Amino acid sequence: MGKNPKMHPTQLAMNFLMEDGWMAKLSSMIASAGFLWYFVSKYLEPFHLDADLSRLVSKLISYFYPYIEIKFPEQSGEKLKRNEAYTTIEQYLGTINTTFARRFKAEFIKDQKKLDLSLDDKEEVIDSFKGIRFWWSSNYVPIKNTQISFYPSSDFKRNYCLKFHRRDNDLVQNEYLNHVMETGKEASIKKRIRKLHTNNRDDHGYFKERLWIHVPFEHPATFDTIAMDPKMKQEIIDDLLTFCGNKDYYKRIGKAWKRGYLLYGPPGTGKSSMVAAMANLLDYDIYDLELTAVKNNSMLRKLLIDTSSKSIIVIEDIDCSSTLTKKRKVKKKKGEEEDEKDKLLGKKEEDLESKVTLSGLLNFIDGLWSSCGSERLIVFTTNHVKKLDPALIRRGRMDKHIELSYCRFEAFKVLAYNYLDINNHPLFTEVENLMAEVKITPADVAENLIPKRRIDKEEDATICLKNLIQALIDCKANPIVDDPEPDEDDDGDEDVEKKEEGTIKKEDEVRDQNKE
Ligand SMILES: Nc1ncnc2c1ncn2[C@@H]1O[C@H](COP(=O)(O)OP(=O)(O)OP(=O)(O)O)[C@@H](O)[C@H]1O
Ligand SMILES: [Mg+2]
Repeated sequence: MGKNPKMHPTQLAMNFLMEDGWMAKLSSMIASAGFLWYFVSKYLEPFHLDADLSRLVSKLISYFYPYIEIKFPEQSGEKLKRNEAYTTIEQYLGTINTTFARRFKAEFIKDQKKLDLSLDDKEEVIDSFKGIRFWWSSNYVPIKNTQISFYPSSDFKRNYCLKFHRRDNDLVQNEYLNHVMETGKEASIKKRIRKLHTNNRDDHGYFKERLWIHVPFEHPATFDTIAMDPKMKQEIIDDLLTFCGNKDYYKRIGKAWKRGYLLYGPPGTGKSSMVAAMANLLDYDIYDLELTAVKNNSMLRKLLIDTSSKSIIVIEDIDCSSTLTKKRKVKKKKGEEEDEKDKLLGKKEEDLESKVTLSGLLNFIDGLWSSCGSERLIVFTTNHVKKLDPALIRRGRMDKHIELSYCRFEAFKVLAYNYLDINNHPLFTEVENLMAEVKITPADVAENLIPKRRIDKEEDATICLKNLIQALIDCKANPIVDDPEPDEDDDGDEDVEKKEEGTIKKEDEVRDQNKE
C-alpha cells in the first residue's frame, strides 16, 4: 500500500496493520512494547531519566500498557510507623474471594478459635467491585544489610500493589478505595484481639526489626473484681469513660487526646490489676514499657511513635531509680549469660546500659511527639509516690492520682462476693471490726479467701473467713510498718534489689558518668 505523507498517524498505523501478515506485526509490536516497558522500568528508572524523556517514555508505555498501579508500602514516615493503609488492606484482602491465590500466611486467632489467612508474599488475587476487576498483589523487596551478624536478618520492605485499568481511575479514586478502607477497618474491628506489648531488648536477634513484641492480652481483672471504695471506683470509671468519648473536646481545647494516671500504694493493693481493668473497660491494648531495656531518649521516642491509638502505656514501679553500679550488681546476679552473648557480639558495656533521662521521660509524656497517635492513657505505678520528681507527676502530666490502699470492709465485701459468692455471713461483723483497726492488703485478704479444699459453698466460706480472721489477728499483733519516707540522698538500693533494675537518671548523673 502506498504511503501518503499527509496522512494522519493513526490512519498510517491502520494501513500498516491492514497489510499482509498484520497478526505477526501486531504481536511483534506488543512484544517490543512489553520489552521496552520492562527495560525502562527495570534499568533506566533508577537513573532518573531526563524529565522530558521520561514523560515521553511513560506516554509511550501507557499507549500500550493501559493499567495504573498504586503501591501501599508497609512502613510510612521514615520507617518509623506501620502504614495504616497497609494494615487495613491486609484485613480487606482477608474478606474477599481468594479463589485464584495459592499461597497464604496463617495466624491463629485465639478468641475466635480459628485460623486467619492472609496473602503470602509475591501472591496475587483478583477482586471485583461493581462488575470491574482489580488486581492486588503482595510484594517485598529485600533491604541490603551492611552489618555482619550471627543471626539471620529478615529485613524487607513490603507493599501491596493495586492494579486497574486506567478507564476505571475515577471509580477507584472516588469509590473503590473508600470501600476497601471501610471494609478493612470493619474486618479488623471484628477480628481484633487485644494485645499486651512489651518493648524488645533484643536488638541483634530474630526480632530485631520490631520495637515491641506482643502476646494476646487475657488478664481477667475488671472493675467488678477490683476491691476498693465503691465511690472512688465509680469516679475512676466515669473519668475513663468521659476521656474515651471526648475526642472533640480535646480538639477544641487544643490538648493532645491522652490522659495520665498515677497509681500509688503499698505492694499488693491492686495497681497492676487496675491497669488490666482499665484496658478491659475501654477495650484498649497495653504497652508495658520496660525502661531498663530502653537505650536512650531517642529510642524512647521511637517506641512512643510505634504505639497504636486506643492503648495504655504503662510504666510499672517508676520510682525505682538506679545507678550504673546497681545495675551491674543486678546484671551479675541475673543476666551473666546475656552479658556474655553481648560481649561476644563486641558490644561495649556502656552500650548496654539505659541512658534514658528524666527530661527524656517528661518529653515522652507530654512533649511534641506525645501528640502523634491519639486516645492513649499513660499510667505510672509506684509504691513510693514521695520519691518521684514532682515534675514527673504534676497535674497535666499525670492528670489523675489514685491511691490504692489497705483493704477496708467495703472492699472486703467485693472480694468475698467474687471469691466465695456470698454477700453476707455471720462472721462478717468480726471481720468488719478487725478491719477497722488492722492494715491488711487486698492481696492478703484475697489469698485467705481462696478455698484450699472444695467442700461445699457454705463450709468453704466459713473456713476461709475463719482463716481471714486469724490473719487479721496476726496482723494486729505484728502490724505492717509502712516504709519510711526516703531521704534526700536515698538512692533506692533496696528497691533496686527488690525490683531488680530501674532507670530514671537525672541528666547531670548521666553527664557525670559520661565524663568518667
Ligand atoms: N484491690 C484489689 N482488688 C482485687 N484484687 C486485688 C486487689 N489488690 C490486690 N489484689 C489481688 O492481689 C494480687 C496482686 O495484686 P496486684 O499485682 O494488682 O498488686 P500491685 O499493687 O500491683 O502490687 P505491686 O506493687 O507489688 O506491683 C492480684 O492477683 C489481685 O488478684
Ligand atoms: Mg504491680
